[in-house]
Amino acid sequence: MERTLVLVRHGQSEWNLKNLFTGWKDPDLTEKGVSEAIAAGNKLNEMGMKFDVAFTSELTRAQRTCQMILDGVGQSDLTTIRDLALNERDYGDLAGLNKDDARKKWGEEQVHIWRRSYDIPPPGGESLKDTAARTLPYFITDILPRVMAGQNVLVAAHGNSLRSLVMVLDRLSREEILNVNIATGVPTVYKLNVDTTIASKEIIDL
Ligand SMILES: O=C(O)[C@H](O)COP(=O)(O)O
Repeated sequence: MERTLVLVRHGQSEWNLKNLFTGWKDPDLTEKGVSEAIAAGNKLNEMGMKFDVAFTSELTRAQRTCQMILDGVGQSDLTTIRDLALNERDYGDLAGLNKDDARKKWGEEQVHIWRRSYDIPPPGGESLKDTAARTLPYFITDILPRVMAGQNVLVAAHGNSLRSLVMVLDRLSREEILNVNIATGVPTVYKLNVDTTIASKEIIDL
C-alpha cells in the first residue's frame, strides 16, 4: 500500500516579493507565485499523481496554490479541507515589517533566531514550538490517518507550518530544524512506512 503525503508551500506572495514578514496577514499570490503553483500542478500531473483529499490553511495564498495544483492534476473538484491549524506561524509584531529593516534594527542574529529557532517566539507571535502545538495535533488526528489508510494526501500550507511538520516527519532535532527552509511552490513527496517512518522523500525539481 502506498502512503503518499505531498507537502507544498504556497507560491510567492505579494509580501514575499516585498520582503515583508507575513504570518497571519493575507496577501495574495504574485504572478510568479501563480506560475509556481501551476508548474507544481503540471509536474505532479506528469508524475501521474492523483489525490484523495487536500488540506490547506485559512489563508488565500495557500488556498489558491492548493486549487491550482488540483486543477493541474485534473482534480479541480476534489474535497479540500481548510483549517486554521495549518496557517503560517503568527509573526506577531513583526508582521508587515521589512525583513532587512528588522535586521538593521535588531541585528542579523536576533532576526535569524526569531525566524528559524525552535522555541524563541518573535515579539507577540508564535515560535516554531507554538506553531507545532496546533499543527501537530491536527496532523495526527486529521491528516496522518488518511495517509496511513493509503490515501494520497496534498497539504498546501506555509513555510513555518510546514517546517513544524517536516521536523517531526524527518525526526529532526531543534538544532537541525534551524537550517531547514522550504521554498515556495516546490512539492515534497513523502512515502511513509507502516510505522510512519519515511520510506522515501523527494523534493520535486520544477
Ligand atoms: O510569514 C512569512 O513572512 C513567510 O511566509 C515566512 O517567513 P520566514 O521565512 O521569515 O519565516
